[in-house]
Amino acid sequence: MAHQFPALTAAQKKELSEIAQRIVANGKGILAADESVGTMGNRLQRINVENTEENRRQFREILFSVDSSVSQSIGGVILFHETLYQKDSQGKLFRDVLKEKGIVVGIKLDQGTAPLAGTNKETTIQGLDGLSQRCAQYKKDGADFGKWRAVLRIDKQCPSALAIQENANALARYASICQQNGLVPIVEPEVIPDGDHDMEHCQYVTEKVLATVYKALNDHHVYLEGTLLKPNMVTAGHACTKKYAPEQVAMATVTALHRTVPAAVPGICFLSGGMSEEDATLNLNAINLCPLPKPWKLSFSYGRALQASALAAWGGKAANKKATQEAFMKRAVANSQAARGKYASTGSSGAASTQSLFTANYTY
Ligand SMILES: O=P(O)(O)OC[C@@]1(O)O[C@H](CO)[C@@H](O)[C@@H]1O
Repeated sequence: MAHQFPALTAAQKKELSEIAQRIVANGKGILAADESVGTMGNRLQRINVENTEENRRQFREILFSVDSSVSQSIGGVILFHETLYQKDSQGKLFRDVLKEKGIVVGIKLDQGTAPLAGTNKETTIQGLDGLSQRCAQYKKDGADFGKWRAVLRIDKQCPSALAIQENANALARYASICQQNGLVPIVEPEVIPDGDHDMEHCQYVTEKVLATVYKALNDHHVYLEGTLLKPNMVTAGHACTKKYAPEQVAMATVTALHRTVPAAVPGICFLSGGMSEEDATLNLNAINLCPLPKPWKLSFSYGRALQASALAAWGGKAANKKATQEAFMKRAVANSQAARGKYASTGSSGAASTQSLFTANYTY
């Protein structure tokens, strides 16, 4: 049935679906370089580098100035507000450095969590006030997609029906506003890995969360072909004593997605959520080899799992630029292979790539 009050014109829909498809074409994924100033501070502290604007700029310049063949693996980069307006040492805006490589520029739009009173320390996400104006400005300034991360926790009476509903509604409202302004919304309802729950419980919760998110997106008239989903993989809690193989994670993850995510969604780009770089790649590869129907592109939107070895190789020293870029490129290529189910681990990964990147009670 045709809608009496269409939310988007045919031209707007075409633009949105083309942007979404470009980002995940041919095994490409997303580099999530949108760490807020505080989150970047935690990353820099680990390598004993001071959290100054210049140090953040320098690390990002090294990543973004990598050889342009990176665009065969990375289709989009998510930036934090500060980075969108920063320049490389030659005075070129980072957004132009990326665009010249054929990479789509994205922007983090949520403004952090706020407590939901009367719950077991659950949260909602802020940033809806003035969002339309911010989106319009970012579109003018070169962004073509946005990101909004909602956090759901598994614990006693968590996630509550209230937290699931409230976060789904905020995600849908954000997605609708993005699309009105020509930005493809990345919808990120993250069920975080804190806790000792098993994988089966994570699957149950992930299905409930995703089903609620897609009902809300439909209620808000969001055009699914012009969206991307950024979910957690279905894994056991970090403190669970039972360990699961990548094939088990893959089966649980694709089952949950198959039950809840419409086939109209062009791509699903997983977050890495504190997995080691190597685990994030192996799990993505197994997901793409999973023998269930997979009507969407299954790719990555990793922050930590694309940058941990690069950060370690850099150590704040300009002289380490080459090693930093090699480390980043290695993960980008590996994840792009995994997004096509073609990753074969050599078993010779460096120590940094097999180290867990989990931080308890991770705030962003
Ligand atoms: O879980 P990861 O792959 O490290 O990061 C996922 C992510 O959504 O969370 C981070 C904090 O907001 C963002 O930088 C990033 O986009």
